[in-house]
Amino acid sequence: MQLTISPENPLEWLALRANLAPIPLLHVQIMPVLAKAVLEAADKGIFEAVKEGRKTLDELTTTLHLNRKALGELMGLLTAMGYFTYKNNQFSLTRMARRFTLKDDPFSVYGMMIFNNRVVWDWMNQLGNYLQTGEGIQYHDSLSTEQWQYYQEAMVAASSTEAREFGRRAPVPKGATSMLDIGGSHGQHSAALCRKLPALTSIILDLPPAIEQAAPLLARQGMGNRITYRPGNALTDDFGESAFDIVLLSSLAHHFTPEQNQLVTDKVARALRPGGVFIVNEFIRPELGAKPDLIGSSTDLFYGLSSTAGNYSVTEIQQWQQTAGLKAHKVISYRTMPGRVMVAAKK
Ligand SMILES: C[S@@+](CC[C@H](N)C(=O)[O-])C[C@H]1O[C@@H](n2cnc3c(N)ncnc32)[C@H](O)[C@@H]1O
Repeated sequence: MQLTISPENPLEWLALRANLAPIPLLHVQIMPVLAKAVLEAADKGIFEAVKEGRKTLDELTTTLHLNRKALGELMGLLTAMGYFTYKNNQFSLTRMARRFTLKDDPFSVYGMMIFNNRVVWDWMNQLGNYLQTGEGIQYHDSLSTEQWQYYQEAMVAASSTEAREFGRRAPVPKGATSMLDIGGSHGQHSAALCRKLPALTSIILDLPPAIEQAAPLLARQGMGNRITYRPGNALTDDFGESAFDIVLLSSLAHHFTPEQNQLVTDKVARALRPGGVFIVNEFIRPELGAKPDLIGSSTDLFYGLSSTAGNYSVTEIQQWQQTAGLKAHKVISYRTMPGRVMVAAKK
C-alpha cells in the first residue's frame, strides 16, 4: 500500500512521464489543506452530524452553527476525498468514513484526529527549528493533563486496526502466561494476546500521567485484572529476571535514542524466560535509496520532530536484540498498515 499521485487517463500518464505536472504544487498547496479539512471536520462534529442519515447543507449549517459558504466548501472537498457522497442535495457518509471517522466505531481514528488538530498541528511550525538544531519537542515532558488525554485516545485510534492483526499474527509462545507491555498505554495489544492465550496476564509499564488517562481506555477492553498497570519509566526501571514469556515494545523505540534502546533491550533480555519472545513493533525507517515509502519516511521525520529520535531499520533493531544476547526470530510486516513491522527475537 502506498500514497501516490496517479494518472486517471493516458494523457495524464504522459504528462507525468514528461515531467509536465508540477508535483510540488500538489504537495504544498493541496495536501496540507486536505489534512486540515479532515481534522477540522472531525473536531467540528461534521461526521457525527451525518451519522444518523443524509443531511442537506442547510441542515448541517443549522445543526453545527457554522458559516454556510465555508461549510459548503469543506463539504465539497470532503466529498472529493471520499468521505461523503452527494445526491438529491443531501450528503451521506461513505462506508470508509462510517467505519473510521465516527467516535464510537471500534476502528475509529477519531481520537487521532482530535489530538492532531488540537495538539500536533502546532508542532509542525517547529520543523524548521528541528532541522537547524536537531532538537525535537520531547512532548512527553511538557503535555498538559488535557493533552495527555488527547494523546492516549489518539494511541487507541492509531492501533485499533493494528492490534487485531497483532493478536492474530504475533509470533508468541502458545503456552505464555506472563507478558510485559512497555509503554503499553491503552493495552489494546496486551488485550489482543490475552484473548488468544487463555493463561496469559500482562503488565503495562507506562509513565504515571499516561496511566491516569489510559486506565479508562483499558477498562473498555473488559479484561479485568488480567491486564494491570505498573507506573514507571522504561529507561530507569528494572524489569526483573526470567519473569516474562512475552515482552512488547510497541511504538516506543522511536522515542528513544539507539543507546536508550540498547539499554532497554538489555533489560528485556534479562527479564525474559528461556524461550520467551521480545517484539519491537514499529514503523520502519527505509534505508536511503531504498524503495520509496512515504509512511516510513514521514513518520521518521515526525518522530524526530516530536521526540528527537525517529524510526529505525529492521537491521538496527535486530542489532540491539543480538547485542543483548537474543536470537533473531521473525520479522512480520502488517497487511493492514503499510510500513509497520514486528521484529521478534527469542531468548
Ligand atoms: C506512541 S505511544 C504507544 C502506545 C502503545 N504501545 C501503542 O503501540 O499503541 C508511546 C507510549 O509510551 C509511553 N512512554 C513514553 N516514554 C516512556 C518511558 N520512558 N517509559 C515508559 N513508557 C513511556 C507513553 O506514555 C505512551 O503511552
